[in-house]
Amino acid sequence: MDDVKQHESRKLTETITTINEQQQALAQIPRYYGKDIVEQALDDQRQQQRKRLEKAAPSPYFGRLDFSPEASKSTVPLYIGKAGVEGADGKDPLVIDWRAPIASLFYSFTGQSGTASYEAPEETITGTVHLKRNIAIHEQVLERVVDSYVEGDTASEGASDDFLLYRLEESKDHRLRDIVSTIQSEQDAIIRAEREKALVIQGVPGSGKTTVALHRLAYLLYHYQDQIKPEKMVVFAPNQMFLDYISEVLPELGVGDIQQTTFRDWALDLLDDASIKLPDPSRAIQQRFESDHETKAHTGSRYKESIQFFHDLEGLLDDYENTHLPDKDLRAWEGTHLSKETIRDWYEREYRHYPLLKRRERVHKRMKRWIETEHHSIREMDPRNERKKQANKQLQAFMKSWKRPTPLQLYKQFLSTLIKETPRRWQASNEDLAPLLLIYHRLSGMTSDSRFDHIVIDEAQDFSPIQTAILQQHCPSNSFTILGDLLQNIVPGRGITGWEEILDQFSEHQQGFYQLDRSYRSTMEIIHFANDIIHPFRGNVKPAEPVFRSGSPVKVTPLRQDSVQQTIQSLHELQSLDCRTVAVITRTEEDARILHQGLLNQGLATHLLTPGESSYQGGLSIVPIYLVKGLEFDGAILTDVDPDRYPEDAFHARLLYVGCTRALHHLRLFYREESSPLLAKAINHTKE
Ligand SMILES: Nc1ncnc2c1ncn2[C@@H]1O[C@H](COP(=O)(O)OP(=O)(O)OP(=O)(O)O)[C@@H](O)[C@H]1O
Repeated sequence: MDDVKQHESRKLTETITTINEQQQALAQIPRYYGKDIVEQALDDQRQQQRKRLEKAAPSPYFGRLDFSPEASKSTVPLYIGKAGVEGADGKDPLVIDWRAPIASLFYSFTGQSGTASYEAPEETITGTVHLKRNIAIHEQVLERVVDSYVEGDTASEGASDDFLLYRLEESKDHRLRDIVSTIQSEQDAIIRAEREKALVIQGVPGSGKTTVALHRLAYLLYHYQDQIKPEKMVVFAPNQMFLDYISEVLPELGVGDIQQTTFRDWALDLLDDASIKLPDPSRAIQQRFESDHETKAHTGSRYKESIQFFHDLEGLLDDYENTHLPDKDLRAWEGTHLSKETIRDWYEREYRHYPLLKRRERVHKRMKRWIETEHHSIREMDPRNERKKQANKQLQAFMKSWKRPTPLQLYKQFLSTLIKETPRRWQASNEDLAPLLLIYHRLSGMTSDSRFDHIVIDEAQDFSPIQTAILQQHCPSNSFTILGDLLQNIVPGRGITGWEEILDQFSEHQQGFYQLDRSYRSTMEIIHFANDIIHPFRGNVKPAEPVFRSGSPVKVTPLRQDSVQQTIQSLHELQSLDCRTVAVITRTEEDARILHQGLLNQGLATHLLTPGESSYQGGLSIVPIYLVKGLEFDGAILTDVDPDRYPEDAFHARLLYVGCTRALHHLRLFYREESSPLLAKAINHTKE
C-alpha cells in the first residue's frame, strides 16, 4: 500500500472509531416522550444526530479538499461526505456535509488555478486549494484513492474524470442513485442555485436532470431548513413506474416526506369528485402515443392546454362571478324586503376576498340573520310564526335560483362556449384536469395544505403551459425546478415546442435557464448514434456530448430468424456481457405483449412493462417505446426498426432518440427487411 493510501486508511479508522463512540454515547440516552418542549427539542436533535451517524457509518466521506483561506495561514483537510459528523468535544467537524457552503469548492474547483472561492453566509471566501482527492469507501473499506489536483503537480490534472469514469462504468441496479461523490460543476451550479426562481433546465438525455433536481431538493432543505419543509415540496413525474424508479434517491440523501406524484393523481385528489371519470391511465397514454403524429383530434387539445385557454376560462369565470348572483330582492313577508343592492353589496364588497362558494355561504347566513332581526321586531305573536315560515320559504327559493355548480358542471358549460364542436357525449380526459383545477380554485379557494414551498416538474417538455400556470398558483414563492428535453417530447399534440412557453409565465427576474449538454449515461458510440438520428430534427437544441467513455459499437442487424428466437439469443449475449438490466423496446404495447408471451412460451420469464405498471423491478424487461422515457438499462434492444414502424419524420426520430439513449453500455437494433430511413446516417457512421 502506498503512503497516501496508508495515510487515508488510518484516517478512515480514526473516523469510524469516533463515529462509533458518538453512536454509543447517544445509545446511552433514552428517548424523551414527555411534554417539556426544551427536552423535546433536545431529543429531536439527538435523533437527527443518530440518523446522520447511521448514514455516515458505512462510507463516511468521498472526498478530501485541502484549502487555506486567504485570511488564515493554516491549511485544514476537509473531508466531505453525505452527512456531516461533528468533531469530538466541539472540535472542527470531522466530516462536512456535501451541501455545506465550503463543500461547494469540491465540486466547482476544476484545477485550472489553485485559487478558489465559495459563498459563505455573509461573504465570499477566497483561498488556495492544495489538494483535491476522491476517496471511494465501501462498507467501511477503503477501495480507491485518486488525486484529481495536487498543487504543483501537473500529472494529476484530469484525474477527476478517471474517477467519474470509474463510477460510470459500473453496472447499475434498477433504481436511480445519488451522485454526491461525482457531481459535476455545471450540475452543482443548478443544485445550489437561488431558491426563489423558476429554473428551467434543458438537458440532453442522461445529463443528470432528474438526479440533479433531486439533489437540489436535498440542498434546499439543508440550506433553508428554517423556511421550507419537506412536506411542502413536491416532485411531478410522468408515471408511477418512473416514480418507483427514482424513489431511492431522496432517502439515500437523507431526505424524507417529499411528495412524489403525477399531475393526474394530484389533481384528482384535490378535485375529490367521483363524477370526474377519466379513461384508465394506460388507455389514455396508449391512445395518444400510438396514434402517431399530430392528428386533427390533437388540435383541440393544443388549445385546451394553452395559456390562451387559461385566459379565456378566466374571462368566463369573471363573467360568471358578475352574473350568477340572482338579481332580485328577498321578500320576507308583505311590506318587508331586503334589496338586491344590499345583497350585491355584501357579495361584491364585503365578502369579496372569499372564493365564490364561500361567498355564497356567507351571504346566505347574512340573509338568515337579517330575517331573524326583522322577525324580532314584529310585535303581535300570531302572525309571527306564520311570517317566519313564509320568509324561510322565500329564502329557500332565492338560494335555489343561486346555483352552486361543481367545477365539472361549470367547465362543461364553458366548453360549449369556447369549443363549439364539443361532442354530445363528452368525456373528461387528462388535459381537462388543469382547467378543472382553475375553476375549482375560483369556486372553493385553496387551502394552505395545497400550497408548496418548491415544485419539481420532471419531463416538463410533456407538460402543457396551462398545467404550469396552475402549479404557479400553488407556489406563491415561484420556486420551481423544471426540467426536460425538447427533443424527447414524444406525446403527439402535447407539451411545449420551446421553453419560452414556460419561462414567459414568470417575470424576468424570476427566471433562470440552464442547459446541460454532457451526457453521463451512455457510451460515446451510443450517443453518436443517437445524435445522428435526431440531427435533421434538432432545431436549435445542442447535440449531446458524451463523456469520454468508449464501449462496444452499436449493432443494427436484420432479423435472421424468428423474432422470439432472436430476442432470446440477444438477451443471452447481453447477459454474458455483464448486463444486469436489459430492455427489449417495442414500437407498440401490443408488440410488447406478443413478444413477452412468445418468450414465456419458450420458458423465458421477463417483466412486461405497461402503462398501468406501478413498479420497475430491473432484470429483463419488455417495454413499449413510449414508456421507457426517464429509465435506463445496461443494454437495450430495439425491435422492428422498419420504415413502416418508424417512418422518416420528427415524431419517430424523437421516439428512436429516446429509445436509443436508454442504453448505458450496449445497444442493438433489429429490422425485418429494410431498416428505417431514420437510421441511414447512423448506420453509415458505424461502418466507418
Ligand atoms: N455527475 C454524475 N456522476 C455520476 N453519474 C452521473 C452524473 N450525472 C448523471 N449521472 C448518471 O447518468 C444517468 C442519467 O441521469 P438522469 O437519469 O438523472 O439523467 P436525465 O438527464 O434525467 O436523463 P433523461 O433525459 O434520459 O431522462 C444516471 O445513471 C446518473 O446516475
